[in-house]
Amino acid sequence: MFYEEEDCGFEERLSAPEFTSNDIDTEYSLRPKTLSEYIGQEKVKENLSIYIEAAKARGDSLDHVLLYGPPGLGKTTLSAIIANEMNVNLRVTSGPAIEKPGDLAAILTGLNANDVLFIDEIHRLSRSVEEVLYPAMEDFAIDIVIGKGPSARSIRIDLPHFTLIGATTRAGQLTSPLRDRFGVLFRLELYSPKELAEIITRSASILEIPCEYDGAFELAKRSRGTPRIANRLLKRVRDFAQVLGDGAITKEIVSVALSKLEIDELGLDLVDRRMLRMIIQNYKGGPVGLETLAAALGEEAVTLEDVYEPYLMQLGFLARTPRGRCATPLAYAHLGILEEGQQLSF
Ligand SMILES: Nc1ncnc2c1ncn2[C@@H]1O[C@H](COP(=O)(O)OP(=O)(O)OP(=O)(O)O)[C@@H](O)[C@H]1O
Repeated sequence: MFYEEEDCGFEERLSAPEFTSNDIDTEYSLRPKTLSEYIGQEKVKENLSIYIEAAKARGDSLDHVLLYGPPGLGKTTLSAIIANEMNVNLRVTSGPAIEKPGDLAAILTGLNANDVLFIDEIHRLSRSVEEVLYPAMEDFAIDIVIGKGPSARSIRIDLPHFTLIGATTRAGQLTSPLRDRFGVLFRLELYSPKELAEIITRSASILEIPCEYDGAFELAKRSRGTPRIANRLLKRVRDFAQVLGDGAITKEIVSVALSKLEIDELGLDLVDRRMLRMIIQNYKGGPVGLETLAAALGEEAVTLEDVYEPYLMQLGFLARTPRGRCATPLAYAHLGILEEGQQLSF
């Protein structure tokens, strides 16, 4: 065996950025409702507030917006904020949930003027559904075919002006006709520890958990730049704080709790360390192709690409090269593994 750590099922990962059933109870209450409550993503907020103000002054809908970036960074939250700031309704759906063109037509014809339609995972829309979106986005109309065979005819139904907000983790997978119809494209970035500490402090106050700033910052450093993970870890650490301490989130409690949860001081868990170790020990540090690595780890290539890699790359532990993935000297140092030819110095 080349790695000493136990296998860790993906579903059990506390530090997975995707939504899980554990997030249900607090995800809604912790969502900021206005742009001013939304922490971080300063550039996005700055531009968005101008676009919103201008659209409101014109009495028109906001241009269609594409939000892209890794999971758990606040795409759904931001779309709800946009609807709230525009004083319109929000309708939420997702690419895989819209199976047939008729499903989308039913949603679109039910919208009121200037409403926001949020489609999560928009890259997963089928081609036939996507084709309904083109005229809807461009001309605020849909074409419906009535009848069959030679007597079939197409009629155009006008729609109210609306804003489509598409969210995706993979902007590259969007077809260009769809991508080109978005007037505004925003890339959401991983959050800095300082921003996450602010998010944790805010969440702790909503959940009425006493939280010292040092504790919030320590938790922030281990949350992989992702608010959803930060909020989830806060809830887990609260249990440790109640049982092992006086209920307050302190730096010491965070360290004890996260070492028990096997999340290290940079937020890496067993799966991340296993991936790096595999590149280093099985493939001499790389390059190794994504598909090969995914097969060796028993994960989907897209999961590695969307979920694990962004944070490892942000830490500078992983490099994507044209020939495959490479572990960097920083990764060797973090795992305490010597690079080939490197000597121990005493
Ligand atoms: N900028 C922020 N400020 C405060 N809290 C935030 C921020 N961004 C996200 N959150 C919190 O993180 C949680 C996850 O956010 P959200 O569901 O919007 O992420 P997402 O990017 O839509 O994720 P998904 O990948 O599931 O689409 C929410 O509960 C929200 O409270």
